[in-house]
Amino acid sequence: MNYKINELFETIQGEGSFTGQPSIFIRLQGCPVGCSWCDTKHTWDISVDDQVTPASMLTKTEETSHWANFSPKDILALVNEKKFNAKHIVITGGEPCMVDLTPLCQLFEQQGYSTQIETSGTYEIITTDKCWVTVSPKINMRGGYKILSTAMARANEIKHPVATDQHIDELKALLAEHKVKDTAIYLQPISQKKRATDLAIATCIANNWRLSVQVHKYIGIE
Ligand SMILES: C[S@@+](CC[C@H](N)C(=O)[O-])C[C@H]1O[C@@H](n2cnc3c(N)ncnc32)[C@H](O)[C@@H]1O
Ligand SMILES: Nc1nc2[nH]cc(C(=O)O)c2c(=O)[nH]1
Ligand code: SF4
Ligand SMILES: [Mg+2]
Repeated sequence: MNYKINELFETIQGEGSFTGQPSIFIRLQGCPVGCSWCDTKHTWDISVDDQVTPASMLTKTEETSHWANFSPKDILALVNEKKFNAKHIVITGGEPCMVDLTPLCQLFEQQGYSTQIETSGTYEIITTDKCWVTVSPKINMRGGYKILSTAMARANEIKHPVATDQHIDELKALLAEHKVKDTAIYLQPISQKKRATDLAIATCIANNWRLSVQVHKYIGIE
């Protein structure tokens, strides 16, 4: 199985409970969910015209919609060749759960890596049991997708982007509707806006939830 990869890089996880963890990010191309404030809009469209060679994808200097096909073995070979030190893999996008992530996670787990997926909860999550699943539920977005109960039940953490009271109300309604385990809930201010951050702080304190502030954006790393 091949994966359409937009970016592959080593950095520090800036969000959720793994914040601070050196991580290898695999960013897959494609997402139809349509969040108006999405910070990776260049990953939305999958166009055959945007397919490039692996070498060309790896030498990008700016965010583009270009992607390249990689098998799990190709990805592992590349990670070894680049001598990345991180032992934690984060698969994001785009929407990574549009495809079966089992072969990719399985191969890295066999090599001693831990794995994590960042997903919107709108697609069935197909991965290994060990994989840490971060569901960042996307409610009432333009694409018209619904949050799946199976995604909410599988979530190891829920990380909700917020800017308005409506976002908080939508999250509370979602939590009332779906069974979740004893899952940590994070609020993530949208786009580092002061009002969004103030709202997230107050709501976290009021509900005993956690704050996730996209640390990488404050310190200027990828
Ligand atoms: C770009 S998405 C890709 C993975 C998947 N499609 C999803 O939405 O979870 C990665 C994470 O960034 C968050 N995110 C995207 N744009 C954001 C923004 N402008 N401010 C805060 N968080 C944002 C998403 O909610 C998600 O948790
Ligand atoms: N450093 C860093 N941490 C992240 N956590 C989730 C990210 C994502 O785009 O999914 C992300 C990202 O793009 N960079
Ligand atoms: S689901 Fe994720 S990648 Fe897709 S538009 Fe929303 S934030 Fe962006
Ligand atoms: Mg990001």
